[in-house]
Amino acid sequence: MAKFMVHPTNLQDVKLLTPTVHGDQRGFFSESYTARDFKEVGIRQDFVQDNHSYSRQAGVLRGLHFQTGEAAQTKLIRVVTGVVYDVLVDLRQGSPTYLKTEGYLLTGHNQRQLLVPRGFAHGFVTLTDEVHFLYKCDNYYCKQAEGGISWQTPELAGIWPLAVDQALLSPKDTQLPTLAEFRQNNPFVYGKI
Ligand SMILES: Cc1cn([C@H]2C[C@H](O)[C@@H](COP(=O)(O)OP(=O)(O)O[C@H]3O[C@H](C)C(=O)[C@H](O)[C@H]3O)O2)c(=O)[nH]c1=O
Repeated sequence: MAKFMVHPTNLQDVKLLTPTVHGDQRGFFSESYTARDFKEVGIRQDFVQDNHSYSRQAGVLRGLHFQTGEAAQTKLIRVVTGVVYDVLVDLRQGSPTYLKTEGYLLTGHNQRQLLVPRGFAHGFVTLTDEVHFLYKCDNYYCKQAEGGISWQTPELAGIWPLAVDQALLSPKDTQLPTLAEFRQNNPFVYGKI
């Protein structure tokens, strides 16, 4: 039995997949991660940190964030409860999808998992209350290497669901620069992402 359904994406190296879910009258069982099977679909990272964020209401918007330089992180994301719209920007100079963006609907029901490679800005907005958002990282948190761009950067105009008009952000995220401002202030860091 195929272990995954693999879905196409328009961003180089970004993977979107649905693991097999074994449903029965009690509910379901799913192997949400196995190194062996994920390697077979090209997800070969050794993950070293699991993260869990909880957002209590719809309209919570986190990001867009990334860690720079040697601290860059690959993230393997899934939503356990609730619905999010997850947005990526390819910041990897030289990538065929450099500066391209795409959004993905991840929900506790569709069980979809999203692999975000190093060098992408990542953010999401919750579309329901009570969202539990879990993700694996292949590098540790490094506050000093944190970077970010504003969810309202012009390159993301039109990508967010229309319902997102009253986003709830952390104070930090309200201060994030646009993509152009970030590139201007971090010419080298930007290139090395
Ligand atoms: C990311 C992180 C944060 N923290 C601490 C730092 C703060 O005291 C607190 C909340 O951090 P922050 O407001 O940055 O959390 P999010 O806004 O959910 O950040 C995440 O949101 C976007 C969507 C991402 O892709 C990143 O993984 C991450 O930046 O947790 C840690 O202790 N370890 C960590 O790995």
